Amino acid sequence: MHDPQPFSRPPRNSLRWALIAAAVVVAGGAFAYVGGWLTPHRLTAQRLVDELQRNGGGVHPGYRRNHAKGVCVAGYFEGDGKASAYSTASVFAVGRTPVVGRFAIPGGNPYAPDGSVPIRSLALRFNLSDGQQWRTGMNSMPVFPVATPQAFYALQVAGEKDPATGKPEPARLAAFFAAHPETAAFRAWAKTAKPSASFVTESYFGIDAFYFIDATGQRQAVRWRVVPEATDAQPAPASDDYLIGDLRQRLASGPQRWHLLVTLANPGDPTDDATKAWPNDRTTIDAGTLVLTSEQPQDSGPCRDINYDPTVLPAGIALSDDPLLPARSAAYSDSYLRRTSEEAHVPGTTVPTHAQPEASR
Ligand code: HEM
Repeated sequence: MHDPQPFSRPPRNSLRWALIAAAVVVAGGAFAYVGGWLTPHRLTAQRLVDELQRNGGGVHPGYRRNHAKGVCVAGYFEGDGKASAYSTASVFAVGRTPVVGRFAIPGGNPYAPDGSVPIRSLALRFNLSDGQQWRTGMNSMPVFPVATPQAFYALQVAGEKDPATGKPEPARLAAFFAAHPETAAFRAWAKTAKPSASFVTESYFGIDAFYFIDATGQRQAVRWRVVPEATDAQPAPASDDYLIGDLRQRLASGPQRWHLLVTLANPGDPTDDATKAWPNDRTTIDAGTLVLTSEQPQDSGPCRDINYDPTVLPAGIALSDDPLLPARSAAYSDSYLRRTSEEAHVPGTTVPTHAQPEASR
């Protein structure tokens, strides 16, 4: 008699294949979503960096896609112990922490005149004695123009240069500002800001909020800045390249110093909006002194291969809910991958790996 068994039993092989196929479809869908193929208009790190690249005049191989023109610096941070009550990070204890930093001007063009923008930047990587790191990128203005990555992207689009004039279209920028009243504090700052003659006479602001975490686990919202000891700000010269020469000259006469000031938020002060400064009466701690002792070209110096991702933090410092921070992390990573894959193009930088002596690899 005919055996009905094979037809009444669940078709095991078909089930297995269906499960495998489903897993492949789900994984493929996840890749497609993360890669932005299902949502071509979603803002991604790639789109942000493409736009910065476009505004910088296209690809300049080996250079950062923003803050492209810069110089490496090195030195140390001398903690004075005053911030240790708020953060367990060893960098705040009394003692020295080595630092590798980078001064720069914003924009994606590594050949831009130093006077093309009134903003200067300082990025720092602190190498803590316990092996942890603290990385921060700071700008010389106290507030950011916009609060979200989407608005930052829209600002870049509004600032695209008109090929006829080589400048952004004023009407387009005006329309952006009219639609983004949160830019008011930045615009008020920009109205009087002039390009400085020196990196050394500038204050640099972390702008985004973070949390300090103390030994009991308590969180305190903070913002930090570094304020220079140098007070001899001069009007900027007419030439295109003066910042690095000025830095070299000043360092030749001795180390340059800044104080790391940490402002403590009051309850209710916004931590998710980099366009809003906290009121001036907030408690501020002088956490120690940043001492920069040397500079090196960015093409070959120790800052070249550092990604100053502001989300790289030691225990004792934590991220806030500021939406710019994850967007910065993703965009810096994308820019880093682009530029480090192009380093062979940077003149004078790369010795082919096969030509290096064994010990130096
Ligand atoms: C969504 C907002 C932002 C985006 C998409 C963005 C994007 C970028 C990119 C792509 C780079 C080049 C990174 C590299 O190749 O290593 C860069 C550099 C830099 N950015 Fe931003 N940025 C944003 C917001 C900010 C803010 C709020 C600050 C200041 C607090 C800031 C300060 C800096 C500094 C100092 C550098 C230079 C770092 C260095 O010297 O390596 N950025 N930015």
